[in-house]
Amino acid sequence: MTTSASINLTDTEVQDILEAHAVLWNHTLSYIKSMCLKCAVELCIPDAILTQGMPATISDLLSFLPIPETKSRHLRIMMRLLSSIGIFKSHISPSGEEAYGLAPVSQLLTTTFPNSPCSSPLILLLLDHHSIDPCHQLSSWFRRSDTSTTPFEMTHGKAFWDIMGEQSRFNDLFNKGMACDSLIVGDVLKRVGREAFNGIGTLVDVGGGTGMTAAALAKAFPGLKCTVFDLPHVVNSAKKIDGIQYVGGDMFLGLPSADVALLKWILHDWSDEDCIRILQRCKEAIPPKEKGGKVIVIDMVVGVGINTKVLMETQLLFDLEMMIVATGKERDENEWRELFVAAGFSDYKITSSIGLRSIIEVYP
Ligand SMILES: C[S@@+](CC[C@H](N)C(=O)[O-])C[C@H]1O[C@@H](n2cnc3c(N)ncnc32)[C@H](O)[C@@H]1O
Ligand SMILES: O=c1cc(-c2ccc(O)cc2)oc2c(O)c(O)ccc12
Repeated sequence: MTTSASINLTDTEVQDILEAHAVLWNHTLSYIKSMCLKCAVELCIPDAILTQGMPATISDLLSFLPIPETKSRHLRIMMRLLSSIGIFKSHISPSGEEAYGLAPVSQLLTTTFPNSPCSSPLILLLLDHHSIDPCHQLSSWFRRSDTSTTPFEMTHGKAFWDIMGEQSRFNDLFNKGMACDSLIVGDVLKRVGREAFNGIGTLVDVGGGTGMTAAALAKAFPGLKCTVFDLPHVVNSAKKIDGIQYVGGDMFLGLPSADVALLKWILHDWSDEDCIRILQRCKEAIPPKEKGGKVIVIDMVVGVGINTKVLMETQLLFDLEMMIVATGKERDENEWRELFVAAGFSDYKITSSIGLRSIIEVYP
């Protein structure tokens, strides 16, 4: 047997091994970053800092939060970690104490920061035990040949759409997560989606959830009449928004007619066969291209609009998240084109990108 003691390593090789060791530990323990982020959201630390109006020391935070004095050292350790990864900004207070302020990332976690929709519900969904538990099943899942059962289904016994129909807490968590994304995207669409959305008479938001995207679009594009179409349990439990029509049903069976069918964050949840069926139902619901008919898809186009390492890594992480919870996938432009052609559409245009996602106009 060879032991490390019997290998003659150079100083550089030893340094390389030690660095690799640290990198390995870093990756192994990285889940703690996500869990501390969840903890900070659950404890409402970003709101406490916002209320204080300036960077908060650990004693300031303890006076705002339901955390006993005995945990002050522990809170400092967590705040140091979260500041080191850019969630908070660390400062030195006038009295020489460490203090923590909001960074652009934690501004997104406050409930009242001006012009900044709160992303906390999406974080609580992504880090809920329903989402984390299936990650422990990944290697067992890889050993199975069937691809129709997701790690989520292996863990919970049902697909996540079915669990949501049965568990109102998880349904609520999911719908709130989606709604907060709609607020952010709705705001962005006002700016970058003008070309795609201007002049549309009627729009059906297929799988439109609780109607936040429809409401944001109706506000941004006056004259646009929106219908939200989603599963009956989603529509029935949605708080209705004035001016938005709600229809419950199954998008695989048929859709209400409109000039435009919107599919935001829908197709990446489904297999190619299912996507073709959904797109065919959309084609039946809209008029021909000459009369303004089109489908607008908002989803990732892998590789498009990606110009930083963080965006690239986040696209890959989302692809895995979709693999874990659903039977879908993120697609590149060729894969999108093949779907549109197979569903009988004649042309498409990728007009702009919204962070990780793009707007694709698809013409009958
Ligand atoms: C990932 S969410 C996207 C929600 C919304 N479009 C958004 O971007 O925030 C997918 C939506 O599709 C809906 N959905 C799933 N299966 C459906 C079906 N068979 N018919 C209609 N809607 C469905 C879900 O209830 C959910 O609201
Ligand atoms: O951002 C998400 C998150 C989910 C999700 C996460 C964890 C679960 O246990 C279930 C679902 O699902 C999403 C989704 O289906 C989608 O189309 C877009 C975003 C997300």
